[in-house]
Amino acid sequence: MNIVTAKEMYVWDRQAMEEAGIDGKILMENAGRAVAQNVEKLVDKRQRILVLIGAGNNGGDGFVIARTLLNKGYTVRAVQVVPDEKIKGDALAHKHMFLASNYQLEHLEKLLDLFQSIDHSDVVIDSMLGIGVEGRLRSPIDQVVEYLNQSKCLKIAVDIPSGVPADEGVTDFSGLKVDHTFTIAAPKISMFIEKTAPYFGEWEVVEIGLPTAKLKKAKRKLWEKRDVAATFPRRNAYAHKGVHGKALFVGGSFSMPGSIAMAARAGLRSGAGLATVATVESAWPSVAAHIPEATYTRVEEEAGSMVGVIDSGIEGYDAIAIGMGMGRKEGAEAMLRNVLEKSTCPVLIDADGLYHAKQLLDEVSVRNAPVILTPHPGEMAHLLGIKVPELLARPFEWSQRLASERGVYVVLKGPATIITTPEGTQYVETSGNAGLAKGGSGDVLSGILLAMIMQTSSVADALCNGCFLHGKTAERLTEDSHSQVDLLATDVVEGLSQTLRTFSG
Ligand SMILES: NC(=O)C1=CN([C@@H]2O[C@H](COP(=O)(O)OP(=O)(O)OC[C@H]3O[C@@H](n4cnc5c(N)ncnc54)[C@H](OP(=O)(O)O)[C@@H]3O)[C@@H](O)[C@H]2O)[C@@H](O)CC1
Ligand SMILES: Nc1ncnc2c1ncn2[C@@H]1O[C@H](COP(=O)(O)OP(=O)(O)O)[C@@H](O)[C@H]1O
Ligand SMILES: [K+]
Repeated sequence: MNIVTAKEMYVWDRQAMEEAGIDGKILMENAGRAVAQNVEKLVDKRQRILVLIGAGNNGGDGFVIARTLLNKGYTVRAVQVVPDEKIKGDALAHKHMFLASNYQLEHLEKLLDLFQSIDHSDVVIDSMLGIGVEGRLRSPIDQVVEYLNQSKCLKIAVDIPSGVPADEGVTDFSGLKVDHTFTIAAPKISMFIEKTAPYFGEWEVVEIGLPTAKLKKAKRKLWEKRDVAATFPRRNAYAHKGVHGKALFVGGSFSMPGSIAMAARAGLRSGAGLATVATVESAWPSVAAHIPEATYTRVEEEAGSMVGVIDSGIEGYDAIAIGMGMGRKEGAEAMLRNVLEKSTCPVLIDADGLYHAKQLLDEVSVRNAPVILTPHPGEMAHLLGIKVPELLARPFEWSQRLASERGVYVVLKGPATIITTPEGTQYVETSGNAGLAKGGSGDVLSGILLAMIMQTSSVADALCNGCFLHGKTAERLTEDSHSQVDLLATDVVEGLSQTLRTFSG
């Protein structure tokens, strides 16, 4: 499913009308009816519904919703919150249909009267402003939104809650916080941005009859279950351990042995055929205790942290993950440089490896085999030399910039993880929950991703499926046997088995 900007949505709208001959009034009728159908699932006929109608086409949808629900016997009051002369075009046509159906339209005259109407309603449908919002809310909508935000009624937004921008990068706004959003035709970018996401409540896409096959595809896509079903690696009955890949995990130190152990164990649990751990000798006993299935190779150390070359070299591996718990000694940077320059397989860089990668971005750029960077927002901001809030305001744009300038895959982790390819295609993966906001979750993800890369021909599919496997395992565990409070990264590693049983052959 495509994720769109407001501009891309308007292009689709034009394509539907100009290239497919679908009248705007039909699209509006479809949109309104689709939203009304969803409202019926949430609301019963005894509840009092208030539909608030604004100036643009979003308001037009509101006339259709109010008419449809009234036709079906719901208790609905429709209030136009802008002057009559503001209602134009398709919205005006639907206003005429509403009035010609013998339904009453109220007008906002005194704010206090509207506030009273809100108090006497169980449900408010927000059809005041959609993707056409510009700047901060103006009067009187700003006051209506402020009042609604402290009201206890059930709030449902049409397309997007009033005042909330559809795109990334807008941080100065005031918006309505709703319980449900029924968004038209495709999710909007702002649904995946930390600052705007909470305004939408639970959201769902409604289909409005756009000519899907004809529409210009967006470069952003939501990774869904059906994508997983189509691309998740299947195990061949005649396979032997070498077929599924030989992974090298480089990291760990005397005081931080856990991260590399978890990454390697997660890699094996996710289907890697063989795993070698390259770590400092002083960490071997603790790492090996957690993962006897791996083989070990020594890395030169100084006071328990890695500084030198990997004893047995870096030849013969199908993929390398480097950085987890490796420490920030200068010698570690040289080791990463060596891996980037000498190996010919995909290299995934995480954690401390990303700290060192900042100095090695030119080496990263010239590499022929894929490089995958898996930063959380702090690590990504450091790599880009910007502040975290700046990154979080435009995570899609920054990810795209880093991926295309350096020719790398970027996995920007968070509640909505953004995966960007060197060509600039972006995928959003939203599984998981706050149970993953714990030390070690990222290490586990690195192991899963590396295993997926070795078993899939498309790196992008591998990364999306790996994030899905990680997040779904956390979701399943916090539904079955754990809470989001107690869940540990090691629980996720052991939980992978059950998740994999449900969707891999
Ligand atoms: N895409 C599709 O296929 C389909 C899309 N559809 C629907 O159309 C919606 C987009 O419609 P749109 O373009 O008319 O914009 P929309 O948000 O209704 O309002 C813009 C008006 O709001 C006002 N205004 C702006 N900023 C403001 C502010 N800060 N504070 C206060 N007021 C402000 C401004 O009025 P002004 O007062 O400036 O004259 C302007 O005229 C979309 O979200 C979806 O619901 C469906 O009908 C089916 C097909
Ligand atoms: N609130 C959340 N909802 C969903 N996923 C989350 C949440 N918090 C963290 N995660 C996931 O957990 C992982 C944390 O990675 P990272 O920050 O690198 O952890 P660490 O460095 O502690 O190992 C990422 O995959 C991220 O997407
Ligand atoms: K709205």
